[in-house]
Amino acid sequence: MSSDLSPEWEERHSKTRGRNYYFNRTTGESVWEKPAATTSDQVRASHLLVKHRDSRRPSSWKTENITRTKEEALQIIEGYRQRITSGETDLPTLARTESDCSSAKAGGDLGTFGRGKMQPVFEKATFALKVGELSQPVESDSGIHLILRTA
Ligand SMILES: O=C(N[C@H](Cc1nc2ccccc2[nH]1)C(=O)O)c1cc2ccccc2s1
Repeated sequence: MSSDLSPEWEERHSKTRGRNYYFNRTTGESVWEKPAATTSDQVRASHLLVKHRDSRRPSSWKTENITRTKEEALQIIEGYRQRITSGETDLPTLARTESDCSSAKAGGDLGTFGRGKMQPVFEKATFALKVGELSQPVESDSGIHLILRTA
């Protein structure tokens, strides 16, 4: 069953009317009725994950026992983000050698997914991105991610 709301729509609350409405972050349109879900409620993304010692599973194809701190992981991710935004490299290239996710071998590609499949913080960050946009560092139970929305 495809999910309820296409990624470009978000549900908001109107205090003046005391009810929810729907805001389209792409067009800026607001409507009272929930927009019909379409097949476009699937997104595709690639990511680069840097795990740390408090990650849900502090181990990866790259490092059997990950001991870096969360702060160190954030510094590393910020360095990668700089290198991507400067144009020195791109996320799939960097993910292939540096990501602590098993998707590294696919350049970080996670394929397409709808709401309810990925950790909520990761899903929310991905659905908020425009296609082609690179996220700021995103912290999940798995570690710290850079996310590139690709579709
Ligand atoms: O959960 C996965 N891998 C975990 C790390 C991880 N945690 C994530 C949380 C959200 C999105 C991607 C994530 N990857 C691991 O290797 O410890 C996935 C790997 C792959 C590979 C291909 C497609 C989807 C997925 S989801």
